[in-house]
Amino acid sequence: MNTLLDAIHDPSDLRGLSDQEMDVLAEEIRQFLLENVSQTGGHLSSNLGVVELTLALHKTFSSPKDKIIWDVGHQSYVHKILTGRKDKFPSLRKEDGLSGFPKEEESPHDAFNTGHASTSISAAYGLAKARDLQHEEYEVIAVIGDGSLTGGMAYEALNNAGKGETKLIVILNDNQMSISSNVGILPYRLSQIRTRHLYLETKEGIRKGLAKIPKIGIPISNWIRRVKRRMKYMLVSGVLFEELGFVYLGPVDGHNCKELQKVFQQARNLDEPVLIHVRTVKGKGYEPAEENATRFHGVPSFDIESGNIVGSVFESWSEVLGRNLVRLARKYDNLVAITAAMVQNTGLEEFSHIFPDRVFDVGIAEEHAVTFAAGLAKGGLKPVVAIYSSFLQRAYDQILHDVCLQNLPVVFAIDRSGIVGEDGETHQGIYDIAYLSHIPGMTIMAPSCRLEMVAMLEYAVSYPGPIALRYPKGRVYIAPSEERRPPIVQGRGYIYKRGARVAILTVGVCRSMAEKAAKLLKQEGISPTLADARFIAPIDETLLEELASEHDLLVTVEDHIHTGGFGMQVAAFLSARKYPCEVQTMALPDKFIEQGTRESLLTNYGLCPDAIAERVRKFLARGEHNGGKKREA
Ligand SMILES: Cc1ncc(C[n+]2csc(CCOP(=O)(O)OP(=O)(O)O)c2C)c(N)n1
Ligand SMILES: CC(=O)[C@@H](O)[C@H](O)COP(=O)(O)O
Ligand SMILES: [Mg+2]
Repeated sequence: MNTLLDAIHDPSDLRGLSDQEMDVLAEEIRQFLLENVSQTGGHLSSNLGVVELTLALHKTFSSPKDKIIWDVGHQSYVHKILTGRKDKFPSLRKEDGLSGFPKEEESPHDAFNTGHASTSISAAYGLAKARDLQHEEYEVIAVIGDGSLTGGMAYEALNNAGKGETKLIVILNDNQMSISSNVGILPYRLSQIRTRHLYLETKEGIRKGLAKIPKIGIPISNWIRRVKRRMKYMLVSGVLFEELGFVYLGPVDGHNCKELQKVFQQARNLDEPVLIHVRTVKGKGYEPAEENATRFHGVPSFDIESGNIVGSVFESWSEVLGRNLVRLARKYDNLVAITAAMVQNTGLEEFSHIFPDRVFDVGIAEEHAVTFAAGLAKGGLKPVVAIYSSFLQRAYDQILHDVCLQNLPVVFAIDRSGIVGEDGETHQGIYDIAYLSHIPGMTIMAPSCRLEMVAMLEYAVSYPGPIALRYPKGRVYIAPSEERRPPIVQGRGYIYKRGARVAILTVGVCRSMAEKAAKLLKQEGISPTLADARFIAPIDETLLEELASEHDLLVTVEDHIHTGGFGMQVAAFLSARKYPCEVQTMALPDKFIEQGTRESLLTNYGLCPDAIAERVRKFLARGEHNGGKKREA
């Protein structure tokens, strides 16, 4: 059966549709989203919530001439469906497939690439300014969620853009949710206003009240009390934005396509910055997602009927962090945890139930999270800041200036380090060694397995200065033989298998790759020495000297880009010492790494047992060995 959606290949195909047809199309799109995302996985609930909003946007404005910027971009699936990409949905978030975020390389309708939160208003203001300075004519629209509006950048942009000279439309998609419930005073205030009617009525009420005072002689105190109460409603809604220089329109029912089009048209007719407050329901139209929008925020494949996740359940690195923090919090009264809007994803949910007063969700505010942690540490607490590697990029200065410069004992639990996979370029955690290891006083560790993670966490919470643990996304690695390991000693790695001629020194989870490579090589009579760096900073100079003096080749392996990585630092250290040992670094190439599964991307980029074994074979086949003797200076 032909559907309305079959006939949509471009936003202009919406033009002739009646209001009723738009409503039918909205339901077809929801069905399409469900059928596809249940197979591929992806960001479901945010997209179900913006179906009518996106339809109304594309019916009112003329993309790609008019520019729509999606904050974070995880809610851009409907936009992709309407802009000629629906046939690509079976490849969503797969290698060479459709991206889960806006990508100008994919379509001219994607006006600005996003992935990290709270950037849309700044980017839109920039585009709008560029338009005006070049005397061009088009609309610029930023669509930002209430969660993303908890990020400082959004306020910096509102403050800058609200001067009135530059036309810009901001659509605030208020669903009272970030990944989980939204936090902070502004989302709470927004929630207090339900309808536009109330807002207008309140304004009018105050005007009438003012007019009446002298006549009816209401005691002034009563009147002030009433006005104050009413003012609260005004502050709740538009006044904040109006004070910032935006015309405020709303709140509008975000599931009423006709109403949305009306208000979008109103905004279009204005000639100054406008903010439209749209109320939506995250997960709209699919019961399991409406009931648990958090679980369906970013979801793997699932069964539509039951809402159950397909595939095996496993213990993740994040869960190991969370479980052990609960244990350590019982031991240390001053231990507290901080998250930037990722309570569940960073493994802190259980902690938040057991110690609700000792966990702080600060919203999507990584910079604030770090300086807030610095303050907590200064005040005598032991903060553990759990943030993804790619989002921590934002807080570089706060780490350097507020934490490290004062040598404060803050623990950074850097989740999603290395390749994250399906989220692609914007989310890969492959720069953290480079942006952290040169900061004086910063200690960085990388656990190679669950046992090491637990030991390192224990070490970190009693360490007297700034310290970070980097660990990846997904299933925690449980070492097959839980052999006795040496205790954690500051800045020291260790050799766990002694061999000859070649040494392999690994960072974190790359250890298991080296162990597998060694098994392959053993069948060929090659026995490399294996060492676990444990610490990325400070670098273990004693271990490096030992490895370099006893081997012809030292191979380093890390799931991080090459430049600024561990291997580069090892090579720099040894090059000054003139050992006859060659250093080869195995790391990710210095480029933005695309989406795909973690496993296949690591393999494609040569971080796998086969590639390590091949490196060793090739070197030995060259036959140029120096016998490990120190070169004369
Ligand atoms: C800097 C940054 N921190 C954290 C995230 C992870 N993240 C992605 S979406 C999201 C919640 C966004 O909430 P909102 O903007 O309200 O959109 P909704 O999903 O509710 O539509 C978070 C925390 C991110 N993408 N970028
Ligand atoms: C859009 C976004 O930034 C998050 O939803 C992110 O995709 C979460 O990643 P994980 O699924 O690895 O927790
Ligand atoms: Mg939201």
